[in-house]
Amino acid sequence: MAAKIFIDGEHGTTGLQIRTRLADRRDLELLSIPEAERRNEKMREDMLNSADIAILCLPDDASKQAYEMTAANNNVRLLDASTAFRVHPDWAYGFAEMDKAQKAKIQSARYVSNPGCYPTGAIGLIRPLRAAGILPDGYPVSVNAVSGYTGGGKQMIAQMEDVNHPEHLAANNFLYGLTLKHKHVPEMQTHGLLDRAPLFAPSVGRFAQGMIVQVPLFLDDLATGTTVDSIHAALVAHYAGQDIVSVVPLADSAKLPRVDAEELVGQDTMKLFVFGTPGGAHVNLVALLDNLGKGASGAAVQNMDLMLSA
Ligand SMILES: NC(=O)C1=CN([C@@H]2O[C@H](COP(=O)(O)OP(=O)(O)OC[C@H]3O[C@@H](n4cnc5c(N)ncnc54)[C@H](OP(=O)(O)O)[C@@H]3O)[C@@H](O)[C@H]2O)C=CC1
Ligand SMILES: CC(=O)N[C@@H](CCC(=O)OP(=O)(O)O)C(=O)O
Repeated sequence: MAAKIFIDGEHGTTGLQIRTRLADRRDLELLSIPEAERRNEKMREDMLNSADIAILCLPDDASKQAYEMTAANNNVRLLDASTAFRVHPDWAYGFAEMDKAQKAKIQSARYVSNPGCYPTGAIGLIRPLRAAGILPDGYPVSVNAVSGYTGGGKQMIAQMEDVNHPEHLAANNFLYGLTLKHKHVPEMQTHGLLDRAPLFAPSVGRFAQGMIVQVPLFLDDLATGTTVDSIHAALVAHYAGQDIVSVVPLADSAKLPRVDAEELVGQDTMKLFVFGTPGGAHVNLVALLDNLGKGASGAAVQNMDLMLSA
């Protein structure tokens, strides 16, 4: 029997991209609410409780409401794209490649939290180095990133694209999160296995989709003997045996003059790079992804498939 899937928030940025990815799937029955009724609580509650898996593509408050609406119904499993439950102990974190045990946790979970776009890059770079003992306790980690403007959802898309919008954003590239209290910091710290909160500096560029996340490191302050090669080898070993997260060979990244934030647009994979000169003092770790691919909707479909494979 086809699994019943309801995307709550299906008319938003993330929801629409999930719906597109699922449109040709014959193994699924997509439950749907007309766009005009998207905030109709009764219809949402009915749909949520009719689904095998409800994918929540909503602001945090509405996700929490959907959780309450389904709490008494053990037949429905939730996959939440918001920030609401990403560090909640009852929720499996939906980044299967971050740890060998994670895939099985997602497969069996009733509640799965889809990672944030920036944390997918940051955790993807940091966690393997913490697990391998390369990144020591107390290291002051910085995460610098640029996102396509779809990362800000319908509101930011309108602000960037509509010159008549009352809060039109005319800048081609801007920093934000300047209080250094971005909502992704707890998620990066928890799943990055960091004992200190990272310093996170995000920015947005005038391109719809795409993302670069950078974690620059000082080799002298890492575990004794750490080199560009040993960091690269640790990442390669960590991501062996799967095809979603790839680590670019050092010989290839050494020849690159630049990294294009839009290179993986439309793809649900992530590429990791290790930049540095042998014998040099620094290394720059870089993750490249589509904020709406592995950073949101692509990851949600991967997680839904894992949940269905249980
Ligand atoms: N865009 C991205 O790159 C990423 C987004 N996310 C997360 O995914 C979630 C959705 O984001 P995104 O798709 O960008 O947001 P959008 O604003 O594009 O879409 C959200 C959708 O949810 C609807 N909605 C809002 N409030 C309610 C409510 N109370 N009840 C029912 N529907 C409601 C909106 O309707 P309306 O039009 O009426 O407001 C809209 O259709 C957020 O939690 C976001 O943080 C996660 C990773 C990346
Ligand atoms: C450009 C932009 O505004 N990006 C969003 C994050 C997008 C994302 O990852 O979504 P979650 O909100 O689900 O974590 C922000 O900084 O709040």
